[in-house]
Amino acid sequence: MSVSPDSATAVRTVADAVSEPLLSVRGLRVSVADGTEVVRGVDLDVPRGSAVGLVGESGSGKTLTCRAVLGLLPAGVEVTGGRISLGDTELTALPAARRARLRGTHLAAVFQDPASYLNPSITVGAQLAEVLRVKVGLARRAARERAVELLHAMGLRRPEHVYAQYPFELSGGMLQRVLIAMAITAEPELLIADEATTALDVTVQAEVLELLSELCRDRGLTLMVVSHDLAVIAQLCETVYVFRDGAVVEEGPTRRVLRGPRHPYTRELIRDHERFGIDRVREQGSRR
Ligand SMILES: Nc1ncnc2c1ncn2[C@@H]1O[C@H](COP(=O)(O)OP(=O)(O)OP(=O)(O)O)[C@@H](O)[C@H]1O
Repeated sequence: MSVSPDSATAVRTVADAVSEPLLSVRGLRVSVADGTEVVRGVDLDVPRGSAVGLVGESGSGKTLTCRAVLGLLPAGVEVTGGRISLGDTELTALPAARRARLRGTHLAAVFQDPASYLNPSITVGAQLAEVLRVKVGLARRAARERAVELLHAMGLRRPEHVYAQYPFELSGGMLQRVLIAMAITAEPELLIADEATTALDVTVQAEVLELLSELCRDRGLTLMVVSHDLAVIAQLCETVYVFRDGAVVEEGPTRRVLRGPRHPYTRELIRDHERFGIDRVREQGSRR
């Protein structure tokens, strides 16, 4: 069969679009108020529809890298170099107001302590419906219906009942599911999960990780996952970046990195996990 030049071009264009990373970070540098550089030239790619993990010791720059992507750095902390692109949009070149509009609609995040992101005196359903009104533009009644649907889709049983509950009435795992629902209301392309399951007990953590995995698989959501726990990264991510002291010391397919770490620090990290049951980590890694 012959392929006309036009269709060949079309095929190339589609293939290029698929293979281009959704998120591309190049030479990212972040400095804190006293001028100390805490992210020192990070490069990373997150392919569309994939899950990429950032792992490394406390203070290695994982969170500030994510916050730089979100455009949500703490006061006094700033990007001092590099480029961050989401698809064709160079985020680092956008004014703050445009970046704020992209949060929720194009990229979103969930963090460790879900309760602190909710208003304790408003029911979780009303807060979710509010996000649907503001970010998606739904009318009051449609927002309520969609909120209940989303709570159900997040694996919450009796979603109408959950809708009417206050944050203090829900467990940590349930609250994190509500926060994930809020994060994906406007169908962002990229979801950043920064230690999102760290505070949960092991069984609930596994269930929330499964939910994130399903969202990736069924809705084509792209995930960037930060965790100090290799087992979490191994369960979710095809690719892992190992951070140390503000830089990436190793990257690669999770399975390869776990089975054949090349950098001494990665080997040390895996040895540390050994004390907590590396079999759990390796077993997960073998599925990726
Ligand atoms: N608001 C801030 N002001 C000053 N220094 C900060 C601030 N936030 C983070 N840092 C410093 O920047 C460095 C990187 O922090 P970051 O939170 O990105 O690390 P991390 O790898 O996510 O660690 P953790 O797992 O503990 O969250 C650390 O040395 C930290 O102390």
